[in-house]
Amino acid sequence: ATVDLNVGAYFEFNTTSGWNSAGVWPAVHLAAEHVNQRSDLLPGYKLKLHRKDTRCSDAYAIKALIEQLSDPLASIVALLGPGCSIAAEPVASVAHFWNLIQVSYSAGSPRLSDKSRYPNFFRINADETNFNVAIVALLKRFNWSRVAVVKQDEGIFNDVNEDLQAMLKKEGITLIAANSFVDNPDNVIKDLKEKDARIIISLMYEDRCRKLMCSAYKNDFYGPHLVWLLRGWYTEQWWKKYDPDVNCAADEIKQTAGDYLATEEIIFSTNRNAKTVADLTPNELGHLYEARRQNLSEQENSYAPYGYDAIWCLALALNRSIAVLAKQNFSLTNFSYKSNEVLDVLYESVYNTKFHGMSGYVQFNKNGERKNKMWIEQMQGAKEVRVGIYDPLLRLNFVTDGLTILPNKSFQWPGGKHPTDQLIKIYHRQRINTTLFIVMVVLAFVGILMALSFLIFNIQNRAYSYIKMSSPNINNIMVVGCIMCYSCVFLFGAGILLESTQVDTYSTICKVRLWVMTVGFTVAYGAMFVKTWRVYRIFTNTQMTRELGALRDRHLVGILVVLVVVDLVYLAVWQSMFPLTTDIKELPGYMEEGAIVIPVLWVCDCEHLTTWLGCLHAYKGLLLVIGLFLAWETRNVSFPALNDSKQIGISVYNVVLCASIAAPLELALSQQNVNVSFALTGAVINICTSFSLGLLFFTKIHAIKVEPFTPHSQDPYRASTTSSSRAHPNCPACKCE
Ligand SMILES: NCCCC(=O)O
Repeated sequence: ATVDLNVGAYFEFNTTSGWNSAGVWPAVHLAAEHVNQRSDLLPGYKLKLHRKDTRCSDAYAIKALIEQLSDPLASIVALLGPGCSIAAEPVASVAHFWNLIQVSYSAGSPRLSDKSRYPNFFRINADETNFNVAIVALLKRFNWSRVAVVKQDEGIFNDVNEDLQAMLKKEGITLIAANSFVDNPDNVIKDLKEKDARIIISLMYEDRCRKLMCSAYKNDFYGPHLVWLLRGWYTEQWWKKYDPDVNCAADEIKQTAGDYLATEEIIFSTNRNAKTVADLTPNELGHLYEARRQNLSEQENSYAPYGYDAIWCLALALNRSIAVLAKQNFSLTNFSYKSNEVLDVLYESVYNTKFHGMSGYVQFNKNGERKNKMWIEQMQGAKEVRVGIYDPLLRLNFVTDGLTILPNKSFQWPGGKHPTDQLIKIYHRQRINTTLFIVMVVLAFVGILMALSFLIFNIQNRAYSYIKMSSPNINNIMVVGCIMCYSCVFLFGAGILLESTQVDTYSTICKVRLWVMTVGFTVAYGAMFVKTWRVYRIFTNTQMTRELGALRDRHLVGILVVLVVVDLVYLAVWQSMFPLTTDIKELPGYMEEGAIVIPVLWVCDCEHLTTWLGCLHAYKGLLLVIGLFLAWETRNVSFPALNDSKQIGISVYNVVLCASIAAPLELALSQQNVNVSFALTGAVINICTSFSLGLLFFTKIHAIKVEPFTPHSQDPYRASTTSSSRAHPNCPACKCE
């Protein structure tokens, strides 16, 4: 006859939420059978399992324990399970009061490692914080430094979360959100969405995960840019399990979870053909488990090997205790809830038990648990694929980061690239279209060549009366001003043409451009202005005109110098106080291949730019208005001694027209589109300058061609005649110098 060694075996069968360990039962059943078949083990004894369903509930677990403790017919010597932490914790916190050893096969709550609260608790599995190191290794592997955590508000996950947060902090990984929920994850999802979380670590049982994914689906929070890191111990195809509380189809949940990553302990030994303590290989045990599972009509559970080994652990420890107890004149039959002689021996025995089991080599650490390697899995297509292994020992020994990708396996991501932890911003510096730049600069260059030929023409033909009478020196100054304006076309485009342009170089271009354009405009327009003024002076016989006397070329040059000096002083004060620098402006972005492309514009800027530029424009505008007035007043003047006054007048209209169209358009467009802005600026400078120069000089070239030399007798100086209806006493003022 044999004595029954009654073991309280706790499982989670009828669970509505939490962990369901029903599939471990066939493995435990099988292990007890194998133990009892062995004549060299527990001689005179037989393991007898008393199965209880804790439903993954603390209340049901305590109820089960009380029922077993109060059964007078079957005194329990040890406890197996529960598998769910919610049930295991209350049992472990009181089991020691009845001198009971407890070995769990899957309860992962970190707090169960606390020997002061749970002194007799052992587990074949690792505590859940072990996944944290694997998760951190994954985050670092993918350069994810901005993550969110969502957890179920439950002791086990609160502890894991605390450990995880400390680890993230240590590794410099930013936690952008840490949310928990009891039943309804809608607010959590909204928060994640608001914070644009992309890498989300989920700490929860699978029923809550289905709810979370359903809520994410309903809130449109899914897509290839998101990566969820889930527990790997969920049941196979967990998204398919029907749940009346979840208002989503399985496909919707799966779609939302996307290509999720998962970490799972290596529960089934990878050394499948080595003999175990049961004298069978893990492979053979796997087949036997499968047959028993089907026989008992239970669902599959990946923790089955831990269940199998948990029974062997208890059996081997009880077996070892027999001899030790015998030395103290005790036997296992002396076990009692009230005295601890047997417990002390049994505790030591369990603690020192080592064997090759279905899950690999079983040996406890000081906390009475194991540290195992982990699978790194990824959802690829329709199934979870084991992509790599995480070995905490490799990391502890600083060999590698602990993460090894399996041969012929790889992570797979949409588009071939792993998602990023935040929206990637691609700054795209707006550059001028090269063809546009070349066209504009070539036109400006042609303009400069034209201006130089006019200059040469003017100098070479200075002896001709026709040229003499047009104030050639002032015209030459105007040509120089025009060349300066032409060169600004290059300066406007050069800084924005090349990608390689440095900020400092661009700032220098800004300054040079400001000086050249301002002075160039003053010189070119100023020359027209002073000539128009002289015509106005001559042909308006006012008291002031009479008092001031005649305006000779040197007076005009003097006025021009004053205008330029005013510019130079203004620019010098402005630039010494607030020098122009490069301002990098971001324009509204657009999405492209999952990234946001932000067009970036380089603009010349300084403090109070609007004020300084506004004053300069106001001053130039005033000159333009006066010029316009003078040109209009002298529109009917036609006098040989001032033979280009008409062309100068038209040029003034032309400059006024161009400036008043271009200036506001340029102001509006310069901060939006470099090509349009450059095209406008370049075209205005090229057209306006060429028109004025052409108008002035082509008439002269034509006149000299038609009438190369004006006889002295017909010299208008001497003739002092005018084709206009009026005669002017100031006419001598027209004398050329
Ligand atoms: N390792 C599965 C987790 C079950 C639990 O600890 O509740």
